[in-house]
Amino acid sequence: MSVLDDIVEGVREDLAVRRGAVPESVLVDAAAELPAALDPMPAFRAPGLSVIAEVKRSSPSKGALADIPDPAALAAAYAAGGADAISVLTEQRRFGGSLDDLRQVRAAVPTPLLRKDFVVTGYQLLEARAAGADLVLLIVAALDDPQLLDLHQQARELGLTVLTEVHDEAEVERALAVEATLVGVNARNLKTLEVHPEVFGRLVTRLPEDVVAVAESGVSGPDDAARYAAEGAHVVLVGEALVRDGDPRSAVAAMRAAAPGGPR
Ligand SMILES: O=P(O)(O)OC[C@@H](O)[C@@H](O)c1c[nH]c2ccccc12
Repeated sequence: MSVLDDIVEGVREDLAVRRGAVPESVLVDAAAELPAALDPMPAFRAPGLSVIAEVKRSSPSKGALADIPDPAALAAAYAAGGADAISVLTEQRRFGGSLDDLRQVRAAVPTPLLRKDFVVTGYQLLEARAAGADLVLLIVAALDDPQLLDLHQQARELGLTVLTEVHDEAEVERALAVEATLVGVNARNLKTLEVHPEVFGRLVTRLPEDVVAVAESGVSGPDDAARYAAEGAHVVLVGEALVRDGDPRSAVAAMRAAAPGGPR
């Protein structure tokens, strides 16, 4: 069993518990009372390199990264540094996150928020929207084509922007087949956990002009951000380097400033 299969199995178990506790109708009602989801795309398309800054306590590859006792305070620092969106990892077992982290961050910042998790059912999209998320991640490697299409449609109906994650050529084709407009190239292979920084440059050439390209994983500082921007990234998604930095506000600002001219 791959690491990804193993993670998804745990996610399904935890999901079954939440489903038992919170009926879908409660989430629908909660979502209906919120203001509409924010659209991050104009900021991502604007000149200059955008940053999605991630709240991430641990990971299957690196173990514990940072305690993050106050996710809202970290998110506020990211926002002050100019983050164009904030990613909150809500997966519990391997990444140490929760929907409660997402709710706390939502209460603290007006920035577009990404629920970063292993989404396999529409219930998780409703959870995301009800907790105040504006974007959701869909990982192509974790879904079959009907699921990918169905979840894209459900997310759009909720007003959520989908970040569609790919790691190879075949996954790019599958993402484009569902008309993905925001595509994340994860340098980390979720089946082996190895990082391959060259994958972004290889896959970005396959994305049409109007698709916004996000470089994910392994960005350790402004130099990596600048390299991805030169290869065509509109956005970099950064976790570890920011949660380990004692000054996350400046760290975000430095990454945004790494490529003032933006992509291509
Ligand atoms: O901490 P890093 O190397 O900056 O990586 C961030 C992000 O790309 C990574 O957390 C990630 C990318 N895709 C994912 C899917 C699930 C969980 C986590 C991820």
